[in-house]
Amino acid sequence: MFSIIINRTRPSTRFIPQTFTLQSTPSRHKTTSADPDEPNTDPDAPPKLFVVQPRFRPDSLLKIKLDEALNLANSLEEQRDGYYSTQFSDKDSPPHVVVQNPAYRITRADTYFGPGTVDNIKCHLNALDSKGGVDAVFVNGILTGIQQRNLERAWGKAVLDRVGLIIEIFHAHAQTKEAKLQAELAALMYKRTRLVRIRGSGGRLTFGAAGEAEVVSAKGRGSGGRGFISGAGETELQLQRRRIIERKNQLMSEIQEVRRTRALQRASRKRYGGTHGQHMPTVAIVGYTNAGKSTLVGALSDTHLFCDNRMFATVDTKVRHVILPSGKKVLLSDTVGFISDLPVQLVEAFHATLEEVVEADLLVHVLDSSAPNRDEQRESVLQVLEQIGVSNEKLENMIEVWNKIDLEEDVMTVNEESRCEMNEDLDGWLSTGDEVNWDDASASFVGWKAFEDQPKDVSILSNEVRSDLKPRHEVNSSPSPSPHVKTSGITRVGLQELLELIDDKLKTDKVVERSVFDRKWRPPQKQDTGVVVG
Ligand SMILES: Nc1nc2c(ncn2[C@@H]2O[C@H](COP(=O)(O)OP(=O)(O)OP(=O)(O)O)[C@@H](O)[C@H]2O)c(=O)[nH]1
Ligand SMILES: [Mg+2]
Repeated sequence: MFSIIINRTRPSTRFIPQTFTLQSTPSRHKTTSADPDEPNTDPDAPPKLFVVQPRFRPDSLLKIKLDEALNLANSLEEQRDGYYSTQFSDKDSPPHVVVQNPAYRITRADTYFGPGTVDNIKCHLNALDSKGGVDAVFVNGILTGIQQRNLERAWGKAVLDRVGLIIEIFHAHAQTKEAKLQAELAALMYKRTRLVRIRGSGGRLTFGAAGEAEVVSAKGRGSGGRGFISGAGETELQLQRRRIIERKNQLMSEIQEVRRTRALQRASRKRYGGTHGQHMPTVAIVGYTNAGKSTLVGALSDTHLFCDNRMFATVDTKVRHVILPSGKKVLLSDTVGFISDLPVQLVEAFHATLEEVVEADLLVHVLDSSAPNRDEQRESVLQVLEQIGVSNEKLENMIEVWNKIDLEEDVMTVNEESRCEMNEDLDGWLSTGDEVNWDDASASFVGWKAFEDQPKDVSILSNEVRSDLKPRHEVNSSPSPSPHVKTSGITRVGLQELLELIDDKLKTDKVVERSVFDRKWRPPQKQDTGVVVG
């Protein structure tokens, strides 16, 4: 999708950013080596990213954000013949730098970061160039098209923001036709927001450093379907837009077909899989990426599902049969994981996949109990569930599972830790209604660069940063809900309990809404007004 491996011998399957064409990196490296300084000439090697992490406070939160960013950067890798070339655990941490967070100041419209930070990052990139260089810079924030283009120019590298990288990972990990179509659609919608006019050679307004007007497609240059010849008088911007719309329409109709087939399969699974004339209930396993959903579904159903420490290891839905303690047969559906700031383009494009969740009779929310930001992860998942249209009734009925219980050793959540740090550092100068005294604040946070020139007006801070600054009683106000059951997909602790709980939930009479496709599938019958599960 992006031109981060454009100079390689095999044609790239990635999007070409319209604003930047990557210069050849001298002496590429062979990537099977885990050494980041080793030369890499393999055209299929995963791209090497330099991670730029804006600073967060407290330090515990920064560590979480940085870990996630490094994990995301290492997760971008395409499978070859069904395998990744590198074991995730063998991968080194990508090169990275923590910089001032523009959200704590007024974000610059042109370059996102201030000029000092931009130069600082350029110095890091120059230093890395002497060791073989990197393919692209990953900024763990959300950039506008203009900011992305200006940063690419300043650093001489392709730039990916959080949304762009997550979309790239989905695209790289997609295995089925459905997932590939949806990932391409998401990338296309993202690309549409990045169309930026720049002055090319000869001073004319154009796209791309070389002035090329490319068709945007995950299948590579010039594969964007019909409409290659631009209409008379059509500007390059219009041409780009037209090609995107054409490809989008084509993808949408293919996805619509997939969606229809999926709905029919779902209906038939339910109708014919059950016992005593009842339909077979579906239980969707949802949760933050890497929470252990696939491992848990595999363990519950005694089948193998691909599990990996890479983020978004699963981007397709897999369904498995399970027999509950009561003897009832149910379908467990393992699906794509969520993340904070999940790109809206992905949520829209993956509508067909996410419909499995909306249509499920029961939801099981799997949380990584060892994650220090467990509460934040819970919130992110609930937000996405609401966004995709899961009913309140289903949310209330949802089972919350704390997984990876084998790893839980007095984990202090970030909320607890930040409370402690904030209580220590903010005591005395931050209370309800008080104005923040930034001079005192910076004095309290010795060595905290991001605090050196904070704005005096808290209202200009982003929501995320403002919530960081909540007075103590507000930070304490939302105690962590307790789980319904604690499990480990590895040691199999809690699995029986979880199955019993699912059994119980499905026994209670619930009217389950049927999909449009269900209604179309057969002539209307009396029971179509509502189906009793259990
Ligand atoms: N220690 C421990 N590790 C686990 C457990 N469950 C999963 N893991 C590990 O956590 C990593 C992620 O597991 P997955 O099952 O792929 O997680 P997922 O939620 O399906 O992730 P995505 O598909 O990327 O959303 C893998 O390396 C698993 O081996 C558990 O209960 N305990
Ligand atoms: Mg998975």
